[in-house]
Amino acid sequence: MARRAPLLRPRRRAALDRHVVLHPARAPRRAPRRHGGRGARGGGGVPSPRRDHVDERHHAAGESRYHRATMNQPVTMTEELPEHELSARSHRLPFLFVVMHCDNPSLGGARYCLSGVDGITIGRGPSREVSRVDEGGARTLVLRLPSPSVSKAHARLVRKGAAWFLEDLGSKNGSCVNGERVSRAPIQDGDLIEVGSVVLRHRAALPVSGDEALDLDSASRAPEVTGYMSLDPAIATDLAALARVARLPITTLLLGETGTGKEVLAKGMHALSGRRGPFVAVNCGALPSSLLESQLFGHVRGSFTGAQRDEPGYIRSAEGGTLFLDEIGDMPLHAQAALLRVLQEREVVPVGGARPTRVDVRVIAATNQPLDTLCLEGEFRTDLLARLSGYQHTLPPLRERIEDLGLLIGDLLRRSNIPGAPSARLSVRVARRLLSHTWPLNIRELENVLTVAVALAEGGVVELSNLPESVTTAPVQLAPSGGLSSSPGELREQLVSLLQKHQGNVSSVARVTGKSRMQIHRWMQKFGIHPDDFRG
Ligand SMILES: Nc1ncnc2c1ncn2[C@@H]1O[C@H](COP(=O)(O)OP(=O)(O)OP(=O)(O)O)[C@@H](O)[C@H]1O
Repeated sequence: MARRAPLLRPRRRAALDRHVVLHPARAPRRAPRRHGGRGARGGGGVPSPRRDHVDERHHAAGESRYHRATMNQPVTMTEELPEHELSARSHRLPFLFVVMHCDNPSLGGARYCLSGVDGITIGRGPSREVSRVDEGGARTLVLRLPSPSVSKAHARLVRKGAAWFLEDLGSKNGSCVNGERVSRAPIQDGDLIEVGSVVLRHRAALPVSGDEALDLDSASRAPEVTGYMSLDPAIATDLAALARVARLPITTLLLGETGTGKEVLAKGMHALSGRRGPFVAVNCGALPSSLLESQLFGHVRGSFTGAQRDEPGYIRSAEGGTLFLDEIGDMPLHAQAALLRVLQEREVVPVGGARPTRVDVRVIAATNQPLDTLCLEGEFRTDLLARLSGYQHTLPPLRERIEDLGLLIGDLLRRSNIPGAPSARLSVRVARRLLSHTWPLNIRELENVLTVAVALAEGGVVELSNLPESVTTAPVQLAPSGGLSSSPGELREQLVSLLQKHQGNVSSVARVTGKSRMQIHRWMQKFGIHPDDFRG
């Protein structure tokens, strides 16, 4: 009897998003502070007694990392959690991402943790590197970027409480925030900052588990799972877990929209598994129904018209290796029953054969369909879903990991067959457009767009004219549906974007979304968003 694989679940991003709001139980009120001479904070909108404690919370997370004095405040959780879950995933930290070097996209990207950091100075250097220095009690992150478009002393980011401000230091090529040239400007969560032709992104509070390295440079770090890397801390944590699972003979189910990289990840898992046999990929949706069983399970000579010799079938072809069952949601019910037997018994009976053959195959299945809904509709076997779900991993859509765009572009250019692709350059306007596109077909769409654009640019700089209309004319959407998303990650992004647009006015956000103010407040609390962060 084959042993049943243990049912493991990864820490889900949605789950991380649920548990992150720590706030003082009794927040004493303090007078509103002024920033940049632009008026009192909190004026005109929802009063914000917790403002200064947001600052302390950010500090607190960072202090433990830097072994400095920690905030000594009582805290309550917004939701009850078991102790072990709290320690594993209960904090959010601010980050600065180097998203893209437009004059050398092959450099990929990097992320730097801003916890405990009071200021950032940005200037040109021989390579991308970061150091942290203490200057009179203030902790400064010194970021060097290898780009001729960046001046030696280009810009600095200064933290005032939880708010960040960008100041250009009289640079030659200037600094922009969300495409607009500025000399001094407040920075909000998700803002794109351009220093010369290097694009950075600020994220105010990303969930981290505590396991991952806080700074990460794609140029100096190998991916956890071969061929697939992310700078997003939560995704990176999930990938590290997947890398551990990859080494064990656990049946794995990969879920995600089309083009998110499920096959790339499956190949990466096979490479990590140490299994000597081949990686055999089968598109279950493309197998003709009449031949499906013989193609999967093999057949013996003469078992049907046209069966002129014994064939092992895909499952036995993967002996000692990995069988990747893509589009598993499209597998007909009768084949599902036979596959279930294979997974349970680890034996294959070829079509027309009498004796089962033992197989040693690690199965990874993938789908972009909601298998649980298919189960409810009777289209997919619940027992097969349970068998396949020894471990489940969900790949996020590209629009939810936009910080990774430069890393992916770098990877795709380095691997491209187009002459000159590894040294291709992008105009900053192209980078802005790529970063605001919603990528409905995910990395596959990015790969196609890039391949054509680089070919059209003929070794020069990729300009807007080299991008397809689908990218240059598509409206910039908050979510593909246009309304509020049901995905926690997307919903958070949408709320942040709306709060930015309405300068933290919760009533306005409630009005434009057709939701109650109470609901908007509930979501903000759940996602650790504070309206004050969006007021000028
Ligand atoms: N992490 C990555 N880095 C670079 N390229 C990637 C990455 N992930 C995917 N790609 C590229 O994107 C394309 C789509 O990837 P893949 O086929 O793995 O997606 P998928 O999720 O399996 O798609 P589908 O559901 O349509 O089968 C491929 O050409 C692949 O090379």
